[in-house]
Amino acid sequence: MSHAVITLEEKQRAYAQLHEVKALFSQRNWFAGTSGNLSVRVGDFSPEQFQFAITASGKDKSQQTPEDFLLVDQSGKPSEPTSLKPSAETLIHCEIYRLTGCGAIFHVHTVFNNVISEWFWDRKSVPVDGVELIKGLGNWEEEAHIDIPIVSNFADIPRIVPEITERLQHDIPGIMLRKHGIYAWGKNAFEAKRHLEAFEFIFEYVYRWELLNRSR
Ligand SMILES: CSC[C@@H](O)[C@@H](O)C(=O)COP(=O)(O)O
Ligand SMILES: [Zn+2]
Repeated sequence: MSHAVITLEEKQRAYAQLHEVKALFSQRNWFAGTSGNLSVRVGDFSPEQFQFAITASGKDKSQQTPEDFLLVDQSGKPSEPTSLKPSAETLIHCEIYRLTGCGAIFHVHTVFNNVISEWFWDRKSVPVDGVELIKGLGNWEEEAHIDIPIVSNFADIPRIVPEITERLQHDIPGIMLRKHGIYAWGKNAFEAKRHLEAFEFIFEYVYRWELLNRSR
């Protein structure tokens, strides 16, 4: 399948958005030890054909360089000549785009999301009740209850994908990987960032609340 043409302007816009989010998240220490990856979709979308800009694999994401991003297609292959290697987790981005048609996906490893994912692993989801920041996930119900899904983590990334296909919830813009991190998405970079920040607030809240209650 040939790739749809992405204009230089579209590509530069996507790279500029990734650059900005990457610099901001790195100030928050959200890219420890080269972890994390970010992507923004470009051009037209159908579940069978799309392209996105994604962070190159294994880079120190606290550094901003001219070689930070590349364009890939729906199968995760570079869609233009490049010496850069796409994120090792590109296939997870491909599957989330295919299932949701979203515009941006951000993935970070934090101590809070790692601890919480293990804490609730026996029920395979994190229950959250009535926390105001649930509204940051786009759910404006009074005293909303949500369950944030957690899937298995494997070193072999293609093994993770079927569980994402099975467990992704269309009303919850994120999914956790056990003792690994969170993937959050949105219709654009602004919304994906808001969702990720809301999730991380919720994880810290759940962590502190559980600790408080256990020590009583
Ligand atoms: C160095 S730990 C993190 C990696 O194993 C991976 O989980 C990750 O998030 C970053 O991989 P990358 O290939 O740079 O996108
Ligand atoms: Zn990761």
